[in-house]
Amino acid sequence: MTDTKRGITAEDLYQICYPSEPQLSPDGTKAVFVETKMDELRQYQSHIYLYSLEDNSKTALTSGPFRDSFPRWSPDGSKLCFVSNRSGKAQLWHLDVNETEFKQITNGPNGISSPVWSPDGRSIAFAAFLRTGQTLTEGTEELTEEATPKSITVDKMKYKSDDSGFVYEKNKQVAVVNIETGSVTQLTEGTYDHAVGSWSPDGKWLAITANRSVNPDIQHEIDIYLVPVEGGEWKKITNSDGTYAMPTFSKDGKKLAFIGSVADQHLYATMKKIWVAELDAGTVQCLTADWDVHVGDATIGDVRSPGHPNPGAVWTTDGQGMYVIASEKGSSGIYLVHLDGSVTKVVGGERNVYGFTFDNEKNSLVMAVSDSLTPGDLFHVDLNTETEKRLTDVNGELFQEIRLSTPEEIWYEGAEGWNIQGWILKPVGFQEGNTYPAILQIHGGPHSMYGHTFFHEFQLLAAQGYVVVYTNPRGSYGYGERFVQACCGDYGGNDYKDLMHAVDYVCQFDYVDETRLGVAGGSYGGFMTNWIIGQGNRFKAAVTDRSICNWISFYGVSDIGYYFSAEEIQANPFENPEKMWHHSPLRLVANMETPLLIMHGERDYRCPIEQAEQLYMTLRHRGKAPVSFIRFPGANHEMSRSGDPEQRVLRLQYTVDWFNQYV
Ligand SMILES: CSCC[C@H](NC=O)C(=O)N[C@@H](C)C(=O)O
Repeated sequence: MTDTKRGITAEDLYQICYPSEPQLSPDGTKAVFVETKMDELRQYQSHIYLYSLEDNSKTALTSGPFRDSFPRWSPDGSKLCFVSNRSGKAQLWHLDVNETEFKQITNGPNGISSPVWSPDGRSIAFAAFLRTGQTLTEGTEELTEEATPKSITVDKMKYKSDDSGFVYEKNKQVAVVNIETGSVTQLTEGTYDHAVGSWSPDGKWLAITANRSVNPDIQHEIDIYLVPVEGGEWKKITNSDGTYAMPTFSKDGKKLAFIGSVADQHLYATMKKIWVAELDAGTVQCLTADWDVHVGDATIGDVRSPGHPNPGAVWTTDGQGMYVIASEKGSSGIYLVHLDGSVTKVVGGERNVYGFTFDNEKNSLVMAVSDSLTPGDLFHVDLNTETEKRLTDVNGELFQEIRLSTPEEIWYEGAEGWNIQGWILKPVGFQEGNTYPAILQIHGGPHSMYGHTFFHEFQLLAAQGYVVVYTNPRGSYGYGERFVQACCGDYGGNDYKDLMHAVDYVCQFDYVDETRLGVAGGSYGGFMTNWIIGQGNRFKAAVTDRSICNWISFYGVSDIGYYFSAEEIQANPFENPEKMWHHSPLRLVANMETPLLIMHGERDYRCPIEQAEQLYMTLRHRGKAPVSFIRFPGANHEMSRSGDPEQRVLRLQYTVDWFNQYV
């Protein structure tokens, strides 16, 4: 039979869409969710859809060239709120389920996010960025773009963020709006950032999170607070000993569950755990101290950015446990963690669960799921019959014409005999007896996890005739606390060896042409790509994206530089500059002879573009190997996942062209 399917192209990105943030109605008969896609102008749109589980129909509730998000049912299921930029900035909108008109509820100067309904359905809590002195009721005149100031005085260390740009004057505050009257009560203020958690069942308290330490520049702890909605004394629940998030009240209001980690040494290189506070007793206990698994979705793909709103810990109806997403060995699933610390897997499989929602009685759930061949779809699970049903196939039509490569899982021996997990994608159209060039792909973080999720870039390389190898070296999530911490202070040591052993492993296969190897990675993966080509000439070509080459300058220019390098490199420029330099690939430029494509976003505040500039200049000056430098104006660190669609496609095309030319 002739195969009429084709390999995926870079431009197929314009057609790929994905659902997120599923929300089941309290009675479990329908779900709303967000669907994100690109329009004819190659701009993102996201709309709210309603899926009826009674007649399996899917209806768009919103449309137009807007970004709609955060759909949330009122507690009785008769109303919906969502966040939309349809009036300019992201504001809260309200929709009565039996009507078609939406009503704008907030009119804050800089937009809002994260709405949470009060238990009586009369109010909604939300978060909003405000400059000092600004109020949430200033209205539309503030909606015009602020003029660029002639000068900016910087007087704190956390003054910029890759996500939000220059945050020198704005802080995230929590407020409550009455949906009938539109009156807004701001609950927090000051030069601290706050985030909304959940309402107490009696509607009197709001659980929020904030870093309200004396010096948030050097104290990174995030605490849980209870704020009385009608005013009064706050209650501090945690003890400024860690970073905690997403507090949720139990049904009886006596307990709070939240997710976080203690910050003795590690902010990044540690797994998140579940914590429970007994509010009357004033105790806080880690429920999952003995469960060596990361709570949260650590999977990294290239269709959407990580950090989509996720439900956190969802209490069971009997209050004896909670449901969470957790990540293990390349998969993320839904787990039930009981109050005694025991854990049951509720939804497993070789896939990436990136969102879930229950009905009120916890009889059923809807989850957002991706796997190696699917960018994302929604599934319904009936927990009583343990049956699962696919609700959407949002990319079905497109993928009908595309031949994808199915990854093969590998486990191989890394440095020190450690067992390392990875995957091999064979080229599309693979034929036994032929040999193929291979590309090693390295993920960023380094604390993230490759796994059973869709990766457009890998499929594109497979469609271009490459074997793609991607593995989880030490430092990755998914294999326990020791594993995730094992790269700290040793960047370019055993993490590098884990990756080189992967290359040795795949080169044993007859179909891999070991004289035609390429390497690519972004962020930490870009650091490692630079490091690898500084070790020798094993690879014919390399592509380094949003990379780091010099830890000494990274310390001062990255939004997280001064504390990220303290933890990850275990050094700083004034106490141990030799160690900072020792782990810097720039030190190895004299050894670099591999043709290198450098790509970087000009507005990347995580790994600023000066890193790419230093590498480019020194390599060009030395003149030993072809080097090309592509700058992406306006792009931040998330460009490859959620940046400008045309820049994302260009980035993929440059990558393929570079490998096609040099490997
Ligand atoms: C090594 S500097 C910061 C790197 C960054 N880590 C956290 O933000 C990173 O590697 N990010 C990954 C997730 C990426 O961009 O792919």
